[in-house]
Amino acid sequence: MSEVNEVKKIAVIAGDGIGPEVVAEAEKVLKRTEELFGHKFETEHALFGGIAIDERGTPLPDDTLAICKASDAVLLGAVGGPKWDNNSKELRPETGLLGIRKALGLFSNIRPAVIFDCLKEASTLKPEVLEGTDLIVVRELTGGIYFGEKFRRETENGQEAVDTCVYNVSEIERIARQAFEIALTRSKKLTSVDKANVLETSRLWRETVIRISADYPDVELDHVLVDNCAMQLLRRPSSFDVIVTENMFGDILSDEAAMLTGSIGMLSSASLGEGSFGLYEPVHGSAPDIAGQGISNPIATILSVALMFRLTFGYHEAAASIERAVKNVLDAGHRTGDIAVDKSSAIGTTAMGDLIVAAMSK
Ligand SMILES: NC(=O)c1ccc[n+]([C@@H]2O[C@H](COP(=O)([O-])OP(=O)(O)OC[C@H]3O[C@@H](n4cnc5c(N)ncnc54)[C@H](O)[C@@H]3O)[C@@H](O)[C@H]2O)c1
Ligand SMILES: CC(C)[C@H](C(=O)O)[C@@H](O)C(=O)O
Ligand SMILES: [Mg+2]
Repeated sequence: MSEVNEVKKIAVIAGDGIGPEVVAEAEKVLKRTEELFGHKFETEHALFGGIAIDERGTPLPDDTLAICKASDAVLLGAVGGPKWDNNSKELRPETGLLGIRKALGLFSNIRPAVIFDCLKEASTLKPEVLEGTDLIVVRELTGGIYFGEKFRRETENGQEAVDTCVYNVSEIERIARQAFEIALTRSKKLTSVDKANVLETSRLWRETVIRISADYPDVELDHVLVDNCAMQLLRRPSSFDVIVTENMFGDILSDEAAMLTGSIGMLSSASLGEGSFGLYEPVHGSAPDIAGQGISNPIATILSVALMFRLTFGYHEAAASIERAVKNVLDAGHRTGDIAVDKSSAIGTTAMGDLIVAAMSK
């Protein structure tokens, strides 16, 4: 357990689009935590993504990676946007994102879909369908089709593009173990999602998860094909607790799960490796359509700070304080546009951040 007065180093990467807006609110939460709980944070800002391409000619400058490696945790906003969409592969912000995950060994991406009762009205699902829903997507983050060989080639039928999906046993084992461990701390139910009726990587995935399950006899394991899972998430979301799945399926299913909470602006995430180090970021992207307007929802990023406190620092009281503050502010009826039923009463990013900071207590 961490000492209260130990200084924790946090690399802060605002990124592009709404990234800087939402990260600024999360930094206010860090400051308030210092005042309330006596924890000490040393933050260092680093360039990453599109802004790093513009200023340094690469999405992931060496010094940014060095700052992250010298830190206890990373707080990230979001990267990307239309300005860089036509860049070459090496000069896309997304390449930097995949690069930082790989370089930091962050193979496990935890994405909790937390349903706040008062936001059920903002969800596209009926409240009775959402009843009892509380799930976590555990997404494998450094393998699969994202990282397999990719190239283009000329054929007699014109250009052909190839993306390869590769998984080895140890990559599947380590994410499976993480997911079983998480399931043990919750309702001891794990759903492994794959496409084992078609994909060889999914067959290896399923075989491996079944083999690892022998070490976790208390966890009830089931297997759901990804297409069915996408449907069941909307039909009976409360039947899921922990979902473990490969990289791309996890990317897609977690955005879908976001809509159970009311908005992608509510979904936090933790990316972890073997140790306590973690990268914490909202699940959403840089939202170019609303960037610069001050209307983005900072809650996903603020809840990512709570995850950082719990999973990397062991600051459970401070994490609970953030989660309580978010709940109280929402219960009091405050909404950013994405979660507001009456859009005319929506408040902005800064106002939401300020309300949450003001609601934090010991
Ligand atoms: N981790 C990341 O940095 C990350 C994640 C996803 C997408 N991206 C990148 O972001 C860019 C935009 O991608 P996209 O439009 O497909 O996805 P997005 O998540 O940025 O936006 C999707 C929709 O959700 C809304 N939205 C997202 N976050 C919100 C918030 N906090 N508050 C209110 N509304 C919010 C947006 O306005 C948009 O309508 C792309 O370049 C993409 O590659 C980055
Ligand atoms: C931007 C993109 C590379 C990224 C991913 O697919 O992992 C994003 O969608 C996410 O969910 O963090
Ligand atoms: Mg995504």
